[in-house]
Amino acid sequence: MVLNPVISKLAGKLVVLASASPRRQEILSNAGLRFELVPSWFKETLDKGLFKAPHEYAVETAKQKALEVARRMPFKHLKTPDIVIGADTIVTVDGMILEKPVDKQDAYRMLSSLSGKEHSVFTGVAIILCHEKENDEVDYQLVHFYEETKVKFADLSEDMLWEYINSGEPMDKAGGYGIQALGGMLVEYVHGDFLNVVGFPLNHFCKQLDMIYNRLELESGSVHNNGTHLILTQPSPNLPALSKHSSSSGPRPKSPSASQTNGTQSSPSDSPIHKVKRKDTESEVGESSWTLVNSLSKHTDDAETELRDSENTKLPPTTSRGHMIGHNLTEPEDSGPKKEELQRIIELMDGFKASKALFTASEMCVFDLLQSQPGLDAAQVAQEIKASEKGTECLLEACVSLGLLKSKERKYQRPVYKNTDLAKRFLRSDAPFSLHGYIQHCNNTVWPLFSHLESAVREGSNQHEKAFGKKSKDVFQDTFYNSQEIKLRFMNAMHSIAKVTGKAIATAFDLSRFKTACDLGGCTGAMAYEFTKAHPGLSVTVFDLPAVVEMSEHFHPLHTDNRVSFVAGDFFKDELPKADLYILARILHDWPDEKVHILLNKIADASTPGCAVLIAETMLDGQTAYSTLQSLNMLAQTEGLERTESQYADLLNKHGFGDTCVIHTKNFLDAVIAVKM
Ligand SMILES: Cc1cn([C@@H]2O[C@H](COP(=O)(O)OP(=O)(O)OP(=O)(O)O)[C@@H](O)[C@H]2O)c(=O)[nH]c1=O
Repeated sequence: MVLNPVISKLAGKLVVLASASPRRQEILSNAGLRFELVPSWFKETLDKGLFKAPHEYAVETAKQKALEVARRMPFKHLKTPDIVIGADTIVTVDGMILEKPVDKQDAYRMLSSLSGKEHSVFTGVAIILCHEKENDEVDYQLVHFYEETKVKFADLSEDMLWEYINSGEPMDKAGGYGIQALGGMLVEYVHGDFLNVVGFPLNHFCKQLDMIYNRLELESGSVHNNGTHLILTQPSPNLPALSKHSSSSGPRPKSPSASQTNGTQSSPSDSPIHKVKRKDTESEVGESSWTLVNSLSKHTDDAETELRDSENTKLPPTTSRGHMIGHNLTEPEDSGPKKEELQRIIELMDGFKASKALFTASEMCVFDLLQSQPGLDAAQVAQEIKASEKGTECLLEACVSLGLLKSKERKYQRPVYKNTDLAKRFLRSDAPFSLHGYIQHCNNTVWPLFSHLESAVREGSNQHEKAFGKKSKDVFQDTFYNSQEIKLRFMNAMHSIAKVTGKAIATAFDLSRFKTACDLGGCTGAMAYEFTKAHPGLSVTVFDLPAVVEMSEHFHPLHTDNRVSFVAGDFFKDELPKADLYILARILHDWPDEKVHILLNKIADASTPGCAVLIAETMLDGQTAYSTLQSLNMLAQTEGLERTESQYADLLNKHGFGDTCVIHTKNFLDAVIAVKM
C-alpha cells in the first residue's frame, strides 16, 4: 500500500501500544496499525527540574512508559512484543510544563494561563524494538523523537472557562483541553501537526518507522545482532531523514539516564558519532535520535527498582522468562539480616493479625462508637461494647498502631481514643463510602475460607465444604443466598464495594451514545445508580436473582432514581433484558471460562452491532498484591479466578466484541469495554 508502506511492514508483528489514551489508540488504529493495548504503569513523576528543555521531559517520560511495558510483558503476559510504542504529551507556557489537571481548580489554573496566548504542545514518542534471544534474554533497541506544535488560544472569559471545565472534558488531557472536541472552540490557530496536539504525531512516527524498516535496512543493512547486545551500527551518513530528525529532535537529552549511564562514553557534542561500550561489546552508533537501551541501563534499572520497590521486593535481574541471571555461583559473605529485610517478612507474617484486629474492631462497632462518642478511654469503650477491659485496651492500642484510631495521652489518667480520618471515611457503618459491610464479609466468609488456603491450592477449588461443612454446587445459591442473614451480609458487602468503586467505573469511558444499560448481577443497584448519576441520558436495568431483587429495596438511596429498575432472573438461564450496554461488574471473576462463555454468548445474542460490554474487574496485569491476593480469594471462595486484560479481550473477541479499550481506574477495579462488531 503506497499510503502506509511502513504500517503494512508491521503486519504479523506483535505491536504494543503502551498507552491508556483513547486518542492515541484511535489515531493509530485509524492509520491501519494493528496493535495490542497494554497501558503503562510508569508514574509520570520524573523531576522536571532535571531537564534542560520541556521536550526532553516528554521524551524521557515516553521512554519510561514504553520500557516499563516492554520489560513487564515477558513476565506478566508471557510473551515478548516486537515493538512497544510509548508517548507523552505536555503543554508548555511561560516556562511551565502543564500535564493533566488533578481537579477543576487545577484545570482553571491551566486554562487561564493559556488564555489569549500562544503555547507549545510537545509529544515525546518512544519506539522500543524487542529482540528475543535464544537464551530467553531480550535485547531492547530504542528510537525516540518529539514533535512540537504551536497553538494560540482566544481570550477566554470566566464563564467560558467554567462552562468548559464543567463539561468534564479537560480532566484527562494535558493542559486541560482537548483540541479535537469542545476545546477546539478555544483555539485561534494551530501551527504544525494537529494530531500531535491530540496526542500522537502520526506523520513523524511514520517517518521514523520508515527509517527503521525501509531505508536503514536497505541503505546500510546495518541492524544486526552481534550476539551479546543488539547494536545499531552507524547509520549511513547520507540518510537525510535521519540526520534531519536528529536535528529536529534536538541534542541527545541530558536526562538523568544519559548522565548516569554506566560505561557510556559520550563524544564531543560536535561529533556525529559516539561510542557505546558495555561489557565486552563495543560499537559505534550515529548521533541521532537512536539510542541503545543498553546505554540507558542505569535508568531502566531504576525503573525496574521503582516497580519492585513498590512491592518492597528486590530481585536480581531476570530474563524474559523469569530466570535469574547475573548471579554469582558463590554467594557473597552474608553480613547478617538487615532490619528492613526482617521487618518486611515480619509484616507479611503479621498481616493476618492486622486484618483480624480490623475485623474485630469493626464487628464490635468500635468505630461507630468512637464516631458518636469520641474521647472515650479503654474502660468506657469496654463497657459500651460489652468486652473485657484488658482485651479492649489491647485492641484499641493495636488500632492506634495500624492508623485506624488516634489516642491522646493524659497526665495520671488513661489515654482516650478517637477515629482517624481513615476510620471516619471508611470504617464507620454510616459513612457514604463505608466498607463496613465488606469487612464483615471478609471476617465471616473470606477468613474461614482462607484458613483452608493450602487445600484450595492443592485441590484447585473453593473451600466451602471445609469451612462451612456444606458442599456447594453453586456458591451463590447454596452459600451466599442460603439464609436471609448471610444473604443480607453478602449484599451489604457487594453494596459497599460498588459504592466505593462505582463512580470510577461509571466515568471510565465516554458512554454518551448509550441509552439503555443492563447491570448483570447488579445486586443492590449501587453501581447502576452511579451510572445514571454520571450519564443523564442513560437508564439502567439491574438484573439479578429473585432472592436478591426482593431484598434490594433495603438498599435504595433516599432519592430513588426512576432510571434504575430491577428485573429478577438467572443470567445463565433466563432471557436477558435488551440493552445497548451490558455491565458486568465483579461478575466474570466468579466463574470459570466455560460459564463465562455461556454468559457472553447470551449477551452477544441479545446485542446488535454497536452494543457494548463493560467489564469491571481487578486485572492481574497490575500484579499488585491486591490483584494477586484477590485471585487467591476467588480460588478459595468461588469457581472463578481473576484474569488479565488480554484474557478478557480474548473472551470478548470470541463472542464478536472488539475494539477493546482498557482503563486502570486506580480504584479497586479496572474497566474494559468492547463493542459488538
Ligand atoms: C493537548 C491535548 C491533549 N490530549 C490528551 O492529553 C493526554 C496527555 O496525557 P499523557 O500523559 O501524554 O497520556 P495519558 O492519557 O495519560 O495516557 P498514557 O499514554 O497511558 O500515559 C493524552 O491522552 C492526549 O490524548 C487531548 O486529547 N487533546 C489535546 O488537545
